[in-house]
Amino acid sequence: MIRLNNLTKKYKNKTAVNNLNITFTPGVVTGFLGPNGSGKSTTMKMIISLVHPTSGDISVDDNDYKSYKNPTKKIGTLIDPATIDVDLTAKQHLYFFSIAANISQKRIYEVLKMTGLESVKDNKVKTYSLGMKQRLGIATALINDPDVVILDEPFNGLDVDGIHWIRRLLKKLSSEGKTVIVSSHLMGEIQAVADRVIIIARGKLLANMSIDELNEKTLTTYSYVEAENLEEMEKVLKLNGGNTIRRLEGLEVRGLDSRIIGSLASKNHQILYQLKDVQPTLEEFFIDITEGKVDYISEQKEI
Ligand SMILES: Nc1ncnc2c1ncn2[C@@H]1O[C@H](COP(=O)(O)OP(=O)(O)OP(=O)(O)O)[C@@H](O)[C@H]1O
Repeated sequence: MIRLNNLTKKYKNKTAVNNLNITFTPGVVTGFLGPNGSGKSTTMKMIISLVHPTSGDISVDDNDYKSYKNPTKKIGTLIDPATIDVDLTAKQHLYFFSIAANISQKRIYEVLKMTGLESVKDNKVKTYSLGMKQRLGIATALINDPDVVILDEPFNGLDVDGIHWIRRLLKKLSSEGKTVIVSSHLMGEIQAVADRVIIIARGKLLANMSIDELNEKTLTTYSYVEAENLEEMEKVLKLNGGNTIRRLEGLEVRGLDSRIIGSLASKNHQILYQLKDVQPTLEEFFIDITEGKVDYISEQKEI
């Protein structure tokens, strides 16, 4: 379990991470979403003490990460595959890592197999595609069979097979009770694999919800209403159990069927300019949140 408590990171005048309070729980794949530059990597680097917080703190299973004698057994990370020495082969790279962390040589073959790199293990990393480098980064993250797995943009460079493979892998890791955190700037990649979704933008937490809540919000149709007297129409809708959000010239309405909205307008002598059903796309939802139009921070249940 990883807890971020009022976590903030400032670089001179730039606030990269702004007062984050998040808990990442075991047995759960948490998708960490945000546009480029939103603070995902900085947060992940703070979890493994590569970057020091300006204020706030992080606990890893109730301890400071730096206090662990065998840190890669606690957290395995893929943060930047570009840090791998490209003149080494995959086997050599994993060998040096295993010696440094006192890991059995048998495990090198296990992770090579797990990541589909067995047949290219003796080729130099510089001959690898981006997707193969990602696989090697993931092999490195998993070599010490850590309790927590943090993967920063692992889908980058992977083909369709690679994306399916990584989804299965993440599900397997969480089913083993590991805490799995996976970042992406693409909602679709995360929705297919995460149990929980956290969205940040400009360093701030904007959404923290289960995938079921996310699906409910994005898969449920809502009504869009424009009326001559929008204020009055909003009052009528709210009085009758509708949830409304102001949009452009109108209202987004949930909890009331558009036929009911039409009849409520008629009964209350309201003139409607528009009334339509809207099916939001996932990307629209993401953009709405990250542009700060709506907040969806829901209560995070402790497991
Ligand atoms: N070492 C640094 N010095 C100064 N500013 C930094 C540094 N590292 C990150 N930043 C800034 O902090 C903000 C957050 O960056 P971060 O890399 O954490 O975002 P991100 O969500 O991971 O984005 P990306 O997906 O593009 O990597 C950005 O504005 C970035 O320019």
